[in-house]
Amino acid sequence: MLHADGVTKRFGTAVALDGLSLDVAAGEIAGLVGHNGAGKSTFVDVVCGLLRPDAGTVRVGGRAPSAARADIGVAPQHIALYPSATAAEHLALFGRLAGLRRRALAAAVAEVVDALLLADFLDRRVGLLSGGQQRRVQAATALLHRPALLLLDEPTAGADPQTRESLLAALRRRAADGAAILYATHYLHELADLGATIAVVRRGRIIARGTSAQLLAGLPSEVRLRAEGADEVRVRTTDPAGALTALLDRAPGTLREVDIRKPSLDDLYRSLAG
Ligand SMILES: Nc1ncnc2c1ncn2[C@@H]1O[C@H](COP(=O)(O)OP(=O)(O)OP(=O)(O)O)[C@@H](O)[C@H]1O
Repeated sequence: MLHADGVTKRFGTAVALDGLSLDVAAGEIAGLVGHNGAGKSTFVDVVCGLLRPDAGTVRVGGRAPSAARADIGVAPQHIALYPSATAAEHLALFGRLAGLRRRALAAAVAEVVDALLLADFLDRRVGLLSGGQQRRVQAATALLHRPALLLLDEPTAGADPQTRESLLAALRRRAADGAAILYATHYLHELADLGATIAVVRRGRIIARGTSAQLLAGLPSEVRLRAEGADEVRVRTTDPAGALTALLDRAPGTLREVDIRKPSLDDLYRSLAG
């Protein structure tokens, strides 16, 4: 659904994207992770057509972003709503801009109001809503017209657990219905919750891409063992069973605690993104 090939974007002498290539299939949730300034937001802006790349190509369902606007839903990193309009007015406006009318518009609005728990503040001006409530409205405007490609740039920054859970659940449903989702975040546990594939960006390039299982394979686990009368032993190893057996053989006294910590997405991030 999304195909990006060799995308380069410079701001003056700063290179924000340096030949970034990435594919996201229909039905896939791809997590875009990387340090501050790695290029995630710039890439999202290029894919939705807000920025024009200096080199490389982006295709959304085979078309240039400018020709695929109706197929794209975007929730930018910074809140981009009209403070003096209500949440309901935003949904009506965004729905109409996407070509929805009457019953189709009402059904689409009802769905996102329900999915993102907007009912309690639908008629309040967005400028008076809390940051988390504004994020929910923004995500709703992205989801409303059931786009084939969803671009979400840190949509849960500062969100409470209920907001986060409702958004993640809505995204899982959309992916199950066939949407391709690009999800930029620093919250790696959300990507695990979403069953997302991972793309790690560093200095404007993808440096690792795959399922979390693929990317975690080969990273060491940590084996920890504590026996009576001895100091705790910690070993980092790609063969935790073998290491544990060897440690148990050598353990001097009664065993008190044994723990194997498998590698996490945080370990992956630390090993790659530094
Ligand atoms: N409009 C701009 N003008 C100049 N430089 C820019 C502009 N937008 C982004 N940059 C630079 O491009 C690089 C990539 O920024 P970008 O916002 O894409 O990173 P990011 O990965 O989204 O970071 P974060 O995690 O902090 O949101 C940074 O060095 C940033 O300073």
